[in-house]
Order: sequence, then structure tokens, then C-alpha cells
Amino acid sequence: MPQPSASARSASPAVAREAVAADPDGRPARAGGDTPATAERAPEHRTPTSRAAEAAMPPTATPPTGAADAPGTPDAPDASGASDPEPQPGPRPQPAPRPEPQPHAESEPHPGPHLHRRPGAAEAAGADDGEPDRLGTPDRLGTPGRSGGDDGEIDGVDEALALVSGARQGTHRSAARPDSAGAERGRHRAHPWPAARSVAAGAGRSRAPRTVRLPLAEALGTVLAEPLTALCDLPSFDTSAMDGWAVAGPGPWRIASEGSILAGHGGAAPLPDGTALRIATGARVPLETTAVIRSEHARAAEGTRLLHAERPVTPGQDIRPRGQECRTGDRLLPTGTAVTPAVLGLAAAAGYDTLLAVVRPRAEVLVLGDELLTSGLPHEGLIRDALGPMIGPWLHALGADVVATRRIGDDADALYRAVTASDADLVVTTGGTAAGPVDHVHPVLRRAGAELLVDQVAVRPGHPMLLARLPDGRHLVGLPGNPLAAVSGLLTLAGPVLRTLSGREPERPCRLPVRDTVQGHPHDTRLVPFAYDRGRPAPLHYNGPAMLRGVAVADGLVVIPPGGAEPGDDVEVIDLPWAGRASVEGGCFT
Ligand SMILES: Nc1nc2c(c(=O)[nH]1)N[C@H]1C(S)=C(S)[C@@H](COP(=O)(O)OP(=O)(O)OC[C@H]3O[C@@H](n4cnc5c(N)ncnc54)[C@H](O)[C@@H]3O)O[C@H]1N2
Ligand code: MOO
Repeated sequence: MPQPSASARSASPAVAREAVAADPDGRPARAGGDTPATAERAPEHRTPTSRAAEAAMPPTATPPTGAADAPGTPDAPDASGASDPEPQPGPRPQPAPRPEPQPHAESEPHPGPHLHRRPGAAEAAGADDGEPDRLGTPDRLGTPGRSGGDDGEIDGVDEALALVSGARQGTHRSAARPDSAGAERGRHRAHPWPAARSVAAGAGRSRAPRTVRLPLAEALGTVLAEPLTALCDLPSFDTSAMDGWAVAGPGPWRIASEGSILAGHGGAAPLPDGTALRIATGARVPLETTAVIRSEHARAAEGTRLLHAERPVTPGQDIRPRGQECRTGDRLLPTGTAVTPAVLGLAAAAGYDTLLAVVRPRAEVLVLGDELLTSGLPHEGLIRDALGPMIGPWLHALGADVVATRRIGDDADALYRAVTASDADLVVTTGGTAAGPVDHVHPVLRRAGAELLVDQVAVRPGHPMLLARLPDGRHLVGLPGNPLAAVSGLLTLAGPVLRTLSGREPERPCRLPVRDTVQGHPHDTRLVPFAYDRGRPAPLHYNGPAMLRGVAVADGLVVIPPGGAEPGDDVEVIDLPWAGRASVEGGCFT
């Protein structure tokens, strides 16, 4: 696919801004230089050496081992329009032929010295991300030659990916770590995406769920640890469904003088044949009642105290018979049902004061990275921690009680102490999963004697994600630091672990016809944010590994198998916990 022309790109203010905001080597420019007075810095542990090495990186040099962004990677321009929060005035670029970032945009970096960035590559790829619309448009990308803009000599996507993978393991990683053989094995140890999810679900099942009896008021968000069995008939007596008249036998009826039967009153005497008695909605219907006639369908003849029906009366009308909804002992809900507000209501109606619930698994979040700020604007290579504010609430939505979110910096000893001292059922780390000089997750897990259940997943973004079992049986999910890659890890590993840890069955896959073409990765599954468009998942832009702009407006992520998907192809969808398909017309219900 041809690149958008330079003139088309320069028409976009966002892209124009990016052109001046980027270093010649594609790294984000420093934002002004001054640290805002309010900026609060995460604990500083980084060595001056690593910072100096970063600062010294020449425009075309191989990045330091473990650096997240290589010069000229297609991911670099996501700092352009994607990070610009302002609405862009002026004419919008036409969205139709706009290419999505190439699959290998998620497999960065391109570490070989022969893969130098060409001037202008960042701007070219930046045009991909300048699409301001919420819904994506059909994306056709990765055609041979497209990658040439960023990849120098690389002509086709497959070749580029093969070369990047090989180079990463054979050259880049081996430079970072002495165990280059292990790095070489990396590709083979990656779990296919569906297998990784199964392993994660199985890991959650390996611990017997703890149960607790909770008052209804405290049970919201838990999962039933036993079936909800009706403790009474519902309704528990024959009930009037309307305000009106209880009548016995054929009319007209003599109006009884006893007044009215109200909801909450005890049993009235049997109703004699030929009589009518005022009755309220929800009141017990007297024995021998034939029907209830709504007030507006009956007329009391003046002076005679006789009641006439203005419509035909059928026996049983407007009476809810005892046990209509359930009988005592009926199973209303199975074990494993999520306790929603509606479940609380049903449980109360069926006679429950407390529920036996699975204790929500406890999760602790450990945010790694010395480059992270907890407030203020990015400056001098420091960036805002996007994961600290996001992961805890996301885990809560996935069923965990988050006991803490702690910032660990790039300190291996601090990480070791935090991992081994945590009493959470699930420890979730962010960043540090790859092979850079300060990527401490693997070494710390080795030191802690953890067993790696999943070590890399064949998914983009997020392939360095991991799942480990600690010696005491607790689990750890290592999320990659790139924010959308972290989301991918949440949905691939943390979600299934928490689902089964909290006593629920693994989610049944839902498949829906995708609206647009989505380019596949040659070998790996892709997870792409989407929004529902009349029941069909429409892939969104801003889906690069470091971007959250797409997923922030998404209903879920589509699972694109290697090879891609065409419009109408059924693809698996994972709904975001707060944007379920249940609210969407045409969605599927599992
Ligand atoms: N030699 C290799 N390098 C990399 C590989 C690889 O396979 N071999 N994979 C790349 C991919 S893909 C990803 S994703 C990242 C994952 O790296 P880490 O998990 O080690 O994460 P970091 O290096 O710590 O950070 C990556 C990136 O994300 C930014 N980050 C980290 N934490 C946060 C946060 N809390 N909020 C916002 N942004 C965050 C960080 O600054 C980096 O830019 O590794 C590639 N490298
Ligand atoms: O680029 Mo990575 O795939 O973000 O995980």
C-alpha cells in the first residue's frame, strides 16, 4: 500500500506538530524542559549510565539492549497525533485508504544495524495514526513494500518479521543476556494464544476457592459458592396483580362491606360466591376467589352495592398463583454465578439473608520502571505511569480485590522482596518482562524459585507476557510495559486466572462477524480494540502497543488469527468488563 504523500501528511496539523516534535532519530522530543512544580517522580533507581547511553544513542545506531523503541520503528510515530489530546482543526485526512500500523509495528524493535531509520519514516507512519474518528475504517496494510518506508532494505512484511524475530533473539537478546541459547529457545516456548488462555484458566483452578458467608449487602461482585435454591414458593401466596376487585363466581357481585384487602395483610376469610371485595396489588387473594377485576374495568352501580364487569372475566385473571415463579427447593442459579444487583434481588425474594460466596481473589500490582512519573507532564525522557492507575481498577473489574498498587522502580531486590512478601493470590507486575538491562522479572522469578507456566505468548501486542506459579502456590502475571501490550496480558492471562480463581467457569468464546478487513500477523494472534457498530465489531485505530487511545473508546478486543480477517469473517471477541456485549443489539450472549 502506498504511503500517504508528504503533502497529504503536512495538511494534518497533528502530523505537522509531530514533524517538529520528534527528534531526528524518532524519539519523542523533550516537552519544554521544565518540570512542572507539581510533578512527582517515581522512586529513582536508574543508573546514570543507562540514561547516558539512551541520550547518546545516535540517530541510526542500534538502540541499547532492551530499549523499548528502536529508531525508526513503525511504533515511534504513535507519539504524534496519538498522544495529542487536542481536537484537530482544519480538514481531516480522508480515512478510507488509511493503513493501520503494520503487524510488525508491534514486533519492534528492529535491532539490526542494517535496519536504519530513514528520515521521514516517523512522519509517514504517524499519518497512520492521525485518524480522529472513533470507528476504524477498512484497513489493508502490510502489503509488500509498505514496510520499506521504515525498514530500509526489508521488502515484505513476512520477511521483515522473520528477520526481526531472528535478529531479536540471535543478536539483540544475546547481547543483553549471557544465555543466548535460552533466548534462541524463546520463540519455541511462546504459547499459542488460545493455549495460553487455557493454561491461565487452569492455573486459577489449581487452588480450591475459599468461601465465606456474607450478608446480602456485602455480597455484590462475588460469585456464588453454592447453588441458589429457592427457600420458599414465589409468590408465596396467590397474589393480586392489580388494584381492583376480588370476585367469586359469576357477576354481578354484591360488594362486601368489609373494606379492602391490602398488601401485607394476613389471610382474609374465603370469599362467598357472588361477592366482590376491594383488593390492592400484592395483597393475598382470599380463598374461593375466581378472578381479580381491575378498578378501571368494573363499575359499582349506585345505590345497589352491586359490581358490574365492563369486560368479560376469565377465571384466574390478574391473579399470580402461588409458586408461579418457583417452588421451594427449585434451583434458581448455579454455583459460579456472578452476584449482580439482580442476583441480590432474587436471593432476597427467595428468602436469603446471606449468601455463601467465593472470596474474591486478592491481587497486588507492582509497577516497574524508573522512567515513570505519577503526576505532571512527561519531561526529559520521563513519562507518566499509565498502568498504575489502570491495572488495579481493571483487575477489580475482572473480579479481584486489589490490596495495593506499588511502584518498585527498576530495583531487582525491591521486586524480589515485593514478590516474595506479597500475600496476594495474584501478583501482577507491569514492565520488565523483556530482556533489557533493567528487565528484572525473569531473573527475580528464577531467584524466587517460581515455575513459569507461560513464558511469552504468540500474540501481538504483548508477546513477552508471562504467568508463573510461586513456590507457595500463588500466581504472578507479568504484563509487558507497553500499555496496550499490558491490556493484552490482562485479557489473555490475568482475566482467565481471576475468573477461575473466583470460582467461575472459563468464559465461553463469542464469535461475531467483523466489520472490516484486519491485517493478520504472519505467525501470531493479534488483539485489536474494536467498537460495536450495529452489532458488528469494527476495529479501531490507535491500536499500537504503546497506545491506549483506541482501547479507551473500545467495547472489546477482536482476536485476529494469523493471516487476518476479512469483512464478515467470524472472529472471537473479548468484551471489556464494563462494555459488555449484552448492552449491544445484535451481540451474542454466552
Ligand atoms: N530484546 C527485546 N526487546 C524487546 C522485546 C523482545 O522481545 N526482545 N519485546 C518488545 C515488546 S513487544 C515489548 S511489549 C516490550 C516489553 O518490555 P517490558 O515488559 O520489559 O517493558 P519495559 O521495557 O519496562 O517497558 C516497555 C515500554 O513501556 C513503557 N512503560 C513501562 N511501564 C509503563 C507504565 N507503567 N506506563 C506507561 N508506559 C510504561 C516503557 O517506558 C517502555 O516504553 O519490550 C520490547 N523490547
Ligand atoms: O510490542 Mo509488544 O508486542 O507491545 O508486546
